[in-house]
Amino acid sequence: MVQYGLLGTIGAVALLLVALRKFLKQSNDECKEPPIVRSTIPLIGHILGMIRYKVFYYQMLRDQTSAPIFSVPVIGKSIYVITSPQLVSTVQRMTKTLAFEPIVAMATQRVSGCSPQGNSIIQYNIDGSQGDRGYVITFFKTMHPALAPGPSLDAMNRIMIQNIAKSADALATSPVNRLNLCKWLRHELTIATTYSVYGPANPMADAKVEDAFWEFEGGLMMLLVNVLPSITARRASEARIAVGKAFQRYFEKGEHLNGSALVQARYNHSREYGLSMEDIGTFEAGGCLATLANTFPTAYWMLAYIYSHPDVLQECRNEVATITTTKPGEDGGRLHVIDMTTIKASCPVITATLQEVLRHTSVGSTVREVVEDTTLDVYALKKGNTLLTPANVLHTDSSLWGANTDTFDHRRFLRAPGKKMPSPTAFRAFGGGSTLCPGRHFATTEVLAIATVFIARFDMLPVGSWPPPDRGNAQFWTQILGPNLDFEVEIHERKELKGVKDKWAFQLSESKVVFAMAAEDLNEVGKE
Ligand code: HEM
Repeated sequence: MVQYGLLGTIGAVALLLVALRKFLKQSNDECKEPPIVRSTIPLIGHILGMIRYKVFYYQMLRDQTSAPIFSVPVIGKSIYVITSPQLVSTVQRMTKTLAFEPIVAMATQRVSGCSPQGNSIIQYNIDGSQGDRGYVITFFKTMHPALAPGPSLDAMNRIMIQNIAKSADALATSPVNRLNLCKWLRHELTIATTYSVYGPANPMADAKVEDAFWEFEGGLMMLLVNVLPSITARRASEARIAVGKAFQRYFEKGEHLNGSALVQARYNHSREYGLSMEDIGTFEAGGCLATLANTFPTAYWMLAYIYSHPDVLQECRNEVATITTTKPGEDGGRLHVIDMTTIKASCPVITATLQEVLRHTSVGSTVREVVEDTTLDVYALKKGNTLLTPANVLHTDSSLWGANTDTFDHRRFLRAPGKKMPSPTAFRAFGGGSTLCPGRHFATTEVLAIATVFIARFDMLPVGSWPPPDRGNAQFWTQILGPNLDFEVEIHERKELKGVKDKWAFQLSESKVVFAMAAEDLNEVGKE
């Protein structure tokens, strides 16, 4: 009996499996390629659109379709563009078939200009077919512990904040009141960030190395295009060599041992895979791009938005006043102390303003390669094509953000009882899923620190008027719209502080307070 019962069960299961296979096959057959958005100019129309409008071109195409994903044909290939947060979440789970590793390996080689041996180390096992070891596969994961809230991040934050405080003191006592805001921020944040990462022997403290780094960054497009880079990107290639050599000397002297847990993790990872010291040096020039390229533009836009809206400035000042402790100081003056930890926890208007700034100025895209024919929801994606999630496409969708999506509303992200908040996956400033930016806690602390120092201590007016964001300054490799590098401001210590012998101290008690900058952070908020 038992035997017959078992056979019956097996038969029923077999029939079910056949039916299921038939159903799945049918569902697959019903899958269609994402709808194609065509250009009015055949063949090269989309390429011209991308060159002219950069990432904003996808926004223009999005407005021609209501599909959650669409296809842009470009010379024998397709670029699939995601427009829906629901599909973003699915893509984030499909890390094997919609892969990041081949893209990183290609970009790392072109950006770093490493040796052929270095390149073969990077290329090893990028498809994961040899197991879960491979330079690219493990590289970003090694950095995560150093950048997660905890003692290593606190150590970096403290050095960064002390450097920002020094910059503010120098600004307050400077006889020059007119300055180029972008270049000032770029230099001061480069110094603050790199001391916190590299320690006392920071190679970027040498002005020649810092200048070379920004020269290299400015020529990145031609390095990525990679057509005769020694001719088409000569100055950027030379600058990269200079930065790489400075880092090589730094590592050869063992100076990283006095640096952060982050630089040590990066160095140990490269040694473990057998990279030469020369390649480690040149890789670090590339590593600085992630660390430096997006923070100063964010800080610029934050200050520009706050200072061009006097009502927002006043609201932010009121919040800073609530977290400032004042006590008697030297020479009859006062000492004002601000603990940066309290900004994330107790200044909702300032943090909401930062989120709105990031929403408006994000121009980055998450890029994936379709490594095998893949079904995404009801869409069939073909192997060899590229999948893009441009942040600006999601950040400007009125079905996600409301009719006032184009308006800068510094209170948009403020929570209030009964208020409907936007979907967290629609906010892509720091990416998401397996490539979520691990530097977001450091970067947000840094931007909030510089903004708070300004709000607390300085009045600032534009020379002329505040320049509007220029879409032409979006670069393919950065996440944040570049500011105008030639713009000047008049800056003074606040009238009420003038002539007073007050001093300011900025400190950080601990960074465990997680401020939700990505959907993934929501689980961490309020854990402690
Ligand atoms: C406001 C400043 C910053 C913004 C807007 C930003 C944004 C992003 C975004 C959108 C990604 C994901 C890219 C993708 O999906 O392909 C990313 C990745 C990354 N970011 Fe940031 N970032 C910032 C600052 C930083 C800082 C300061 C660091 C380091 C200290 C950093 C380290 C990284 C790294 C290592 C990755 C690669 C992660 C991976 O692929 O696993 N970022 N960032």
